[in-house]
Amino acid sequence: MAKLILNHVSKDFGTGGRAAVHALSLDVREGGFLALLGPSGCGKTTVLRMIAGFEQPTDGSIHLGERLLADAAHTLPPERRNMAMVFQSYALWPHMNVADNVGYPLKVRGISGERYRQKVREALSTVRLEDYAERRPADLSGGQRQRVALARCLVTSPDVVLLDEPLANLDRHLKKEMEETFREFHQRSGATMVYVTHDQSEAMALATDVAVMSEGQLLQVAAPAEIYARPDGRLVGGLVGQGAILSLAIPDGWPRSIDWPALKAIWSEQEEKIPRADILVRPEDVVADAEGIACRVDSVLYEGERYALRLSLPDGQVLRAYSREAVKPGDVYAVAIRSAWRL
Ligand SMILES: Nc1ncnc2c1ncn2[C@@H]1O[C@H](COP(=O)(O)OP(=O)(O)OP(=O)(O)O)[C@@H](O)[C@H]1O
Repeated sequence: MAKLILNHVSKDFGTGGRAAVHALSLDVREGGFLALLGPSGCGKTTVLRMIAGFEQPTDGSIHLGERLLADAAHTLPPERRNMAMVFQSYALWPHMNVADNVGYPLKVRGISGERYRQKVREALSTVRLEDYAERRPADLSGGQRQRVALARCLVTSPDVVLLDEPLANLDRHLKKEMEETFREFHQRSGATMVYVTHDQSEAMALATDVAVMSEGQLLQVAAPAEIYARPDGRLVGGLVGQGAILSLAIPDGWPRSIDWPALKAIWSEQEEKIPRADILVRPEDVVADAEGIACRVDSVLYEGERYALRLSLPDGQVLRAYSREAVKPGDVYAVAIRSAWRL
């Protein structure tokens, strides 16, 4: 196994307008789990298809360790890349049982006999489906089918596993269960994984690294906790996690991380001539404080374990907060902002 390297990769489908992917550079470390996150149409699937070999870059190059997989002049066909791809639709053969579905890629490679049976057993055990070997896909739940698809991609010991929104068709409960399966699958297989999703909570829960894309470009790559705490720019701040983005006059030279005493001072000295900056405030950092800024409650959503509040600051800007106590729209709710982040 080796590091997967994308070096200034672009893809222009020649349809006019901007390229689907533009000068994207990214390293996925060996054994890493990278989530490609971004809104619909930002180019995630195109990146994945270029890594797999289904699309050729129009510029830049893709390498696996020392090996060149593709550039604008050359491309190694998908079957010679030792990668496996899992799709949203599980693409299982309905007429084959689970074991035959899982073993199919081995048959294609001419592997048979005891070696074949052992590899199928191992792959089924990795996804905990040993007892389902004889079943047909139609007799399985959605989550079990997805696990068969995972076992099938694992059976050939791929260097890289590519996953294109594999949980998009599952309900919320099953999604959580499958997130656990994916994490375990990653740990047990040791494969390098690239996972495409537009669901930020999925990306944060699963990946060791999150890459955020917008309009064909890469905006930031970092570990989930890092990208949550220190997003770079308004787009990443808006895409990752919950929160409100405030526009405040911040004097030059202020640190990016702003605590409550500093924020209180900034709030009371909003001067016209100081340029404004975007400040991200997470709802968990907004706490009730009688000495704080008096906001008005706009709306309240009961979420079971807490209330999610939409608040208006005195200047009309919106803030989000959580409360354990019930409050009503129209109430005055004074808050302190424990910490904020300049985007
Ligand atoms: N084969 C193609 N021919 C022409 N344009 C394409 C082709 N494939 C993708 N595109 C365009 O490239 C852009 C990126 O598409 P892509 O499917 O990579 O986005 P995405 O982020 O995966 O979106 P989604 O989350 O909706 O799947 C889009 O504008 C899309 O219309």
